[in-house]
Amino acid sequence: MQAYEKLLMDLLHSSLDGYALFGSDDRLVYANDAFLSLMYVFRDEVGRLTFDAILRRNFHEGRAAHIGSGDIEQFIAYVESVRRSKPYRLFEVDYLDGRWFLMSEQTDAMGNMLLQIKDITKQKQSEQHLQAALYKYHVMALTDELTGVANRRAIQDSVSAELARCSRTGAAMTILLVDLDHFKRVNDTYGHHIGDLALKHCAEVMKASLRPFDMIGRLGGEEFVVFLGNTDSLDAMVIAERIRAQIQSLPLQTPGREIALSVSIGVATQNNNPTFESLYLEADQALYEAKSQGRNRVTLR
Ligand SMILES: Nc1nc2c(ncn2[C@@H]2O[C@H](COP(=O)(O)OP(=O)(O)OP(=O)(O)O)[C@@H](O)[C@H]2O)c(=O)[nH]1
Repeated sequence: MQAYEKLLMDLLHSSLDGYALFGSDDRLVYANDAFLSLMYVFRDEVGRLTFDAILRRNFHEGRAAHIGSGDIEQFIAYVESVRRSKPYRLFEVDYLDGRWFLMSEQTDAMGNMLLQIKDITKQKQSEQHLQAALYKYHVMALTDELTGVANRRAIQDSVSAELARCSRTGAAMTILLVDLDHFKRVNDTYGHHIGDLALKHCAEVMKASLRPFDMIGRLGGEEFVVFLGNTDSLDAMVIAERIRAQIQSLPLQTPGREIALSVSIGVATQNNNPTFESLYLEADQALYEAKSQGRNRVTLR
């Protein structure tokens, strides 16, 4: 053997990445120390164990790869169907102990296979942290910070998308514009902090009064919009009245006192309202009527 070939073999043998050679009968014929350790194989088993046998033993010992289905024979059947299906395969494997590995299989024309295993746990963890952070920022960008309901932009986009869908399918949809009555008084009498609690409380009561597929958003200040898909104005009036009655009957509980709250609600359906803005304006006119007729009521335009 040439000197550089011996050097290469020495480096391969002591590499931190796992390297193994499987014969065309899938028997392990060479493994470096890292591979033995990562696949839980003893040195004197090299030459005897097949890849299937290694997988099966690790599964029964509760170590190495995480097998989602929990069915080792089904997993081995899958592995056999993809192994050697291409000259080169690259895939990620997660271990039961939380580590992640990038594995490559390189197969020659005779079916001999070089398997390489690289620990990518650190990269995977930073990828997962990044994804979690992206998800968090995505949610934050669409959420009203105080009440946790959708913010103006999110509800506006959802309503616009639903309006487009309804105009294609002819389905009914309705929005409710819900505005706390005399909210300035709550702030002036009890302070801004209690005002904030009142807004949160109303959002909670509304959420509890809605169906899972309804949406609620805060447009700003003390104004909320509720989006009711597949709902005509008659059904929407029933839901709006339920919200109004619930808020009236569930005062805000603060230490030492109960604070009575009420809302006025303007209702508008999508008939002749092709955009969020036109639907909103109609609901706003209905809300204005509810306010001028004495508040704590529901009005349909
Ligand atoms: N606590 C709190 N108050 C807010 C917030 N946003 C807006 N407000 C207050 O909400 C109040 C709204 O007052 P108005 O628009 O006069 O309405 P109102 O007193 O509810 O009267 P009507 O709507 O006519 O019944 C103002 O005092 C705002 O300062 C908020 O995030 N938190």
